Amino acid sequence: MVNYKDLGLVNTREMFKKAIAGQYAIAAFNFNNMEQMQAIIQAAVETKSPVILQVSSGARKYANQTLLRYMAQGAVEYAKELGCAHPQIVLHLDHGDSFELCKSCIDMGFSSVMIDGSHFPYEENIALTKKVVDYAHQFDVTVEGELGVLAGIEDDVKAEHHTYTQPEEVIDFVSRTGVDSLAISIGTSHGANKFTPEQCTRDANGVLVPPPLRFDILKEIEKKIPGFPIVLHGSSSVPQDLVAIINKYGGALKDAIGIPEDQLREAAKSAVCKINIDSDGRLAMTAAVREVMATKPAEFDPRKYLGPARDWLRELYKKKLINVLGSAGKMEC
Ligand SMILES: O=C(CO)COP(=O)(O)O
Ligand SMILES: O=C[C@H](O)COP(=O)(O)O
Ligand SMILES: [Zn+2]
Ligand SMILES: [Zn+2]
Repeated sequence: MVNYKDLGLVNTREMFKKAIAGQYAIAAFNFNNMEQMQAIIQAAVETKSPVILQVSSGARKYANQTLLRYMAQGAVEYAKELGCAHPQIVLHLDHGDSFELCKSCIDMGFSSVMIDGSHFPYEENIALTKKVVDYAHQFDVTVEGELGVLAGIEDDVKAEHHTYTQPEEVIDFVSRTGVDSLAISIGTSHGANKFTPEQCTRDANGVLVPPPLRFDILKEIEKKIPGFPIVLHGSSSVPQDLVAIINKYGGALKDAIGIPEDQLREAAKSAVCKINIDSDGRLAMTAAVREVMATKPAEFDPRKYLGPARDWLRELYKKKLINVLGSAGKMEC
């Protein structure tokens, strides 16, 4: 049994309180390996942004949860080495799907967990979420719950139908479960193909414009639970320059469309205080690796392509922290 406080990590409570008051959002970036972790911490320290390191169950399978936890512990020391004496770093379980998984993460030093019961009937979602909250709060670990189902790939399952969060359910859900934050569904979705071209319109330059997020639902939710921390999953913007580089060097990404950054900027100013981004990082790393492979075919040292991948990732994350999330300068190092 390890408590996150002994690892120098923090939970999300104070972070979210400040983010809502300051009208910005905290980035939650997924990591599965050392280069991703380094890029996240470099971007966070260089912009002085508090940050959430997210581990999915897929990441646990890929990299081993013990290694990931030690990497997060190392991330705190790494941030200090990079010049931030008091880093604010959360280690968060992304899309936990069972009490056992959440407990296992809490017991090994995670400071925050998500229990995603949104795919279960409402009362089952409440019961499961409350069970996780009751356990987590004994150790001051914060819990994210979810109401509403996102479209796209989630938890290795392709959800054919999405359901927007129903504002009339949120007071009951939040009060009966005791969750610390709530993930909602207002039109975002996971992956790099969030909308089909048929769902989009075209602007004057012929660029596809996806349907806007349902800010009306967000406002209704905010009215019901004022000041309560809201989370947006599926918030990659799918930068078209990265998609073009990938496809130029042999990739085959078709109809890759994300959430426009101006909408995320608007969301960050509301009670949305955690924005999840994974796919954009995957695109940045893939673009860098493809470019190196294509332009330097004699290269066979992994550091020569994973290094640039890490650099591209850091630059992408810095831009997001500064220009989209608005969290730059909010970590008092
Ligand atoms: O929500 C996410 C992780 O939980 C990531 O969303 P993206 O696929 O849009 O990056
Ligand atoms: O929500 C999904 C995240 O992008 C994590 O993806 P993953 O389950 O493939 O690790
Ligand atoms: Zn879900
Ligand atoms: Zn998600």
